[in-house]
Amino acid sequence: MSLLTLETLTVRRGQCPVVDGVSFQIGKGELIGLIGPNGAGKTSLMRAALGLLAHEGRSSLAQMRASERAKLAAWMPQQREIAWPVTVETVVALGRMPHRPTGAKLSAQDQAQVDKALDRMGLTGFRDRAANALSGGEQARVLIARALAQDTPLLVADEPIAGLDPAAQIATLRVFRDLAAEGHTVLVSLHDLSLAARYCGRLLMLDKGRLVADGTPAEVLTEGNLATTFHIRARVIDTEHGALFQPIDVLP
Ligand SMILES: Nc1ncnc2c1ncn2[C@@H]1O[C@H](COP(=O)(O)OP(=O)(O)OP(=O)(O)O)[C@@H](O)[C@H]1O
Repeated sequence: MSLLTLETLTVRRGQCPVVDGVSFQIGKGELIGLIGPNGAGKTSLMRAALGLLAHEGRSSLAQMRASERAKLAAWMPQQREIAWPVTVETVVALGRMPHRPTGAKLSAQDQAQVDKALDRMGLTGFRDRAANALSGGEQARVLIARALAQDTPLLVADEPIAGLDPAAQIATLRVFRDLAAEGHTVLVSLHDLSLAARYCGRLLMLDKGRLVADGTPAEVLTEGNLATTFHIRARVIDTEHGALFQPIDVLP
């Protein structure tokens, strides 16, 4: 069953296509990394796929009513500053809004999902802290927890591990991998190609708005693709801990 189908999705900024005729399908239980250099169109692609940005072509999610879409897909945008002086638990509980009538109190099931999300992101001890008084990395984890609490079949996250320390980056990707093993699907944009190679079962590589590779990390992170798209010389080394990605040089 497809959770998201894109057919020749195109986003224009002025006359220029920043997402250019992208088609793919996403099924259940996948952890998919969306990779590409700065400006490749990753954010634009995700926002258009969710119906948050005007586009041509078709996205199965963009066609849905917002209230229905919120039960199917959670979105974690790149901007992650929490401005409101409310508790961490209150922010995470916002993830339950699509599941309950306006103004209704949290049900026991809602509370269980909030608790599980806090636990998964290592935030149980932060539950009563003011969210706006946390560090940038802590706020990012709170917003990931809010998306987890939404408990949707699909989670779309734009650079969720940017600004996290190495332990929190790995812990977050493990949470995403566990979600995929439980049958959820996670589409996540990443700049860390090493972590992308280790944790994602599938990578989508964007270059100047076009989908230039779609496959396993070994199929996508080839010398040729890395040179053409990222303009780097790099090696992917197989180790007992999984694939390690080592950039070596910038190509002229
Ligand atoms: N509001 C905007 N107006 C005009 N052009 C825009 C706008 N937002 C993005 N763009 C352009 O669209 C292109 C794709 O941007 P996008 O943010 O989707 O890339 P990205 O792959 O997510 O980049 P990064 O890795 O730097 O976050 C870029 O060339 C960018 O300059």
